[in-house]
Amino acid sequence: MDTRPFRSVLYIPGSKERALEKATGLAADAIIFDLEDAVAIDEKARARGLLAETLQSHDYGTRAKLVRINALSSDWGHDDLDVIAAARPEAILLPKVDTAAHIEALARLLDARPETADTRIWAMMESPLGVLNAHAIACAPRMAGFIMGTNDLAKDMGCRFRPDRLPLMISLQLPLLAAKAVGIVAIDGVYNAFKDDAGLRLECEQGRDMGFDGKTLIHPAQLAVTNEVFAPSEQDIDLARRQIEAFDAATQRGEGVAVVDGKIVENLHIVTAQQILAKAQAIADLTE
Ligand SMILES: CC(C)(COP(=O)(O)OP(=O)(O)OC[C@H]1O[C@@H](n2cnc3c(N)ncnc32)[C@H](O)[C@@H]1OP(=O)(O)O)[C@@H](O)C(=O)NCCC(=O)NCCSC(=O)C[C@H](O)C(=O)O
Ligand SMILES: [Mg+2]
Repeated sequence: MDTRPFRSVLYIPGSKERALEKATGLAADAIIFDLEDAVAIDEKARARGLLAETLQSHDYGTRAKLVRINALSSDWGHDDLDVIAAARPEAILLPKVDTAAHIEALARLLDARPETADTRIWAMMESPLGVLNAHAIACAPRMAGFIMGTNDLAKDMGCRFRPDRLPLMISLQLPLLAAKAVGIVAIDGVYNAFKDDAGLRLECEQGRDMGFDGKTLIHPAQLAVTNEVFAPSEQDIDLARRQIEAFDAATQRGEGVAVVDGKIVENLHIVTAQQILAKAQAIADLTE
C-alpha cells in the first residue's frame, strides 16, 4: 500500500526566488515547481535556469517534487525539459494533456536520457478532451498521478464557479474514477480566493469526501486548513481502531461481521480502517 501523503500540493512559480527559498520550510506534502502559467512569457528562459539550479542546490526534504513544464507543443516545452533534466526531476507534470499520445511522447523523451530514467509523469486534467480520455491517459507509461486544472476546465467548459462545483462535477469525477481504477494519485484543483479560509475548507471537505488524495494550493496560507482536512481526524482514527478490534473479536468467535456504533463492520471496512491508520502513521512520520 503506497501511503505517501499528498494532502497539500503547493504551486510555486519557477521565477520567484523568494518563494522557492521559502518552500524549503513549508508544511507542503508536495511542491509543483511551475514553468507554465505562473511564469510570464518574458520570464520563461530565466525561470527554467533558476529552477534547475535551485533543484540541485536546495533540500526540499521528503516533499514530493513535481516540475510543471510547458506543453511540448509550445515554444518552451522542449527547452524546459532539456534544462530541467540535468536536475534529475522526480516527476514532470505535463499541462493540457488531451490524449495518451501526449504522455507517450514525453515518456519517449525521458527514456532517451539517463538522468530521467526514474522520472515519473503526472498529467494536468484540464481540458474536456483530456477528461474524456482520462482512463487511457492514466494507463500511459510512467504515469503516477492526475492534477485537476479547474481554472482551465471552467474556461473551456464555459461554466461558472459555484461553491457546490456542480457544473464541474462530471469533469472532476471521470479523472478521479480513472485514477482509482489504475491506482495512481488524484489531486483536486486550486481554490483561487486564497484569503478565504472558510470557502477553502468547504472545498477541501468536498474534494476529500469525493476521494481526492489532496488539493493543489497557490499560497502558503492555504496549507494548514488543507493538511488538516485531508488527514484522518482523531475520530476517524479512533473508529478505525475500534472497528479492527471488534472485527478481530468477531473473527475469533467464528463470525464474519461485527457491529460498531450501530453499524456493521465487514472485512472490506477493515481494509478502509487499515488504510486510515496507515495514512495517519505516514503523516506522523513526516514530523519526526
Ligand atoms: C497569489 C500570489 C501572487 C500572492 O503573492 P503575494 O502577494 O506575494 O503573497 P504574500 O505577500 O501574501 O506572500 C507571503 C509570503 O509567502 C510567499 N509565497 C507566496 N506565494 C507562495 C507560494 N505559492 N509558494 C511559496 N511561497 C509563497 C511570499 O514569497 C512571501 O514570503 P515572505 O517574503 O517570506 O513573506 C502568490 O501566492 C503566487 O504567485 N502564487 C502561485 C500562483 C501560481 O502558481 N499560479 C499557477 C498555478 S494555478 C494553476 O495554474 C492551476 C491549473 O493549471 C488550472 O488550470 O486550474
Ligand atoms: Mg491550467
